Amino acid sequence: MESVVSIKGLDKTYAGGHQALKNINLDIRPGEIFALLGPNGAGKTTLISSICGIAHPTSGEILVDGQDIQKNFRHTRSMIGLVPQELTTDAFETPWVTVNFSRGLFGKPADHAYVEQVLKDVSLWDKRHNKIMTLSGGMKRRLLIAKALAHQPRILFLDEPTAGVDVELRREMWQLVHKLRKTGVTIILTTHYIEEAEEMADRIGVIANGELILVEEKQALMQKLGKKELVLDIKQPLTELPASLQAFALEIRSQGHQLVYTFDSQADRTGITSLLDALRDQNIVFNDLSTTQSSLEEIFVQLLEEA
Ligand SMILES: Nc1ncnc2c1ncn2[C@@H]1O[C@H](COP(=O)(O)OP(=O)(O)OP(=O)(O)O)[C@@H](O)[C@H]1O
Repeated sequence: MESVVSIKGLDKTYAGGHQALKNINLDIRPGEIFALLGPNGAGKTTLISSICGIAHPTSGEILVDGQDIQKNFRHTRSMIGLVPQELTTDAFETPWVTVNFSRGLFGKPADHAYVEQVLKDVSLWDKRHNKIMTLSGGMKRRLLIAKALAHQPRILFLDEPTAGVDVELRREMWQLVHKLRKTGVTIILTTHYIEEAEEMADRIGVIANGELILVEEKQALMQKLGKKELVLDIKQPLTELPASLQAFALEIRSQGHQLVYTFDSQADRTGITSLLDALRDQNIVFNDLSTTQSSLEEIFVQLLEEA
């Protein structure tokens, strides 16, 4: 399967000497939702800007639809829709006018039927003749997407699509992105919300300090995250583990008041039943037990520490 975006050995050093991207290699598959996850300043915007031809890489190669973005800028740029974080202009315009205008900027002939469809897709058709300044925050964000789709791009970049929006609006955006994917658009989004990557993406790339430290199928990543902890609050504190419990690799916490067992929740056998039997045999009584899921958050923090 040919990649829609192919990046090889990409480096970017800003004029001040800061190296924002270090040897990035990445292939984006047609029709996927790819989340680029990373903390502030990791290089996400620089990477997207480089693909869109806004930032100029120091070295490396970027192909969009098989074509070099520097040699065939007009073609590759026309394949891309970029959704910035905020709407900066057009307060007195209407969605209808501004989306038609955005289409014209790419030299595409007017197509009112298409623009109508886009405005319907983002649920702004009813508002098409209202001034943009009167739209809600969520509507403005959807309008940004409509503008980015105006010229029928095949790749849509969403830069922090839900930064600073409330939970309800975030869910609404996620639904919209899933809906757009069904139209065949490849979607690349940046986020520093792990939950967002988890909710939306087919694949997740983690970027830190300009390096792409991991690219993985979300499902595979989630499997790795299948690890859970069973925490037992025990009645009589333990200083060390009885020999019969050694096999369970238990951790003693809270000055001996807690035993923690790590297990794989996706496995056929978790070992919990045998552990509870072994505890009973040792007359170890517990008052409470709970399980916690290790989250993408924890993996993410761990990856960043290792990077
Ligand atoms: N025009 C510029 N000139 C110099 N340095 C820059 C410029 N733009 C970005 N940088 C630096 O490059 C690094 C990566 O910035 P970038 O905006 O790509 O990060 P980001 O991952 O998008 O962060 P955020 O999540 O905060 O948007 C940062 O250290 C930033 O300060």
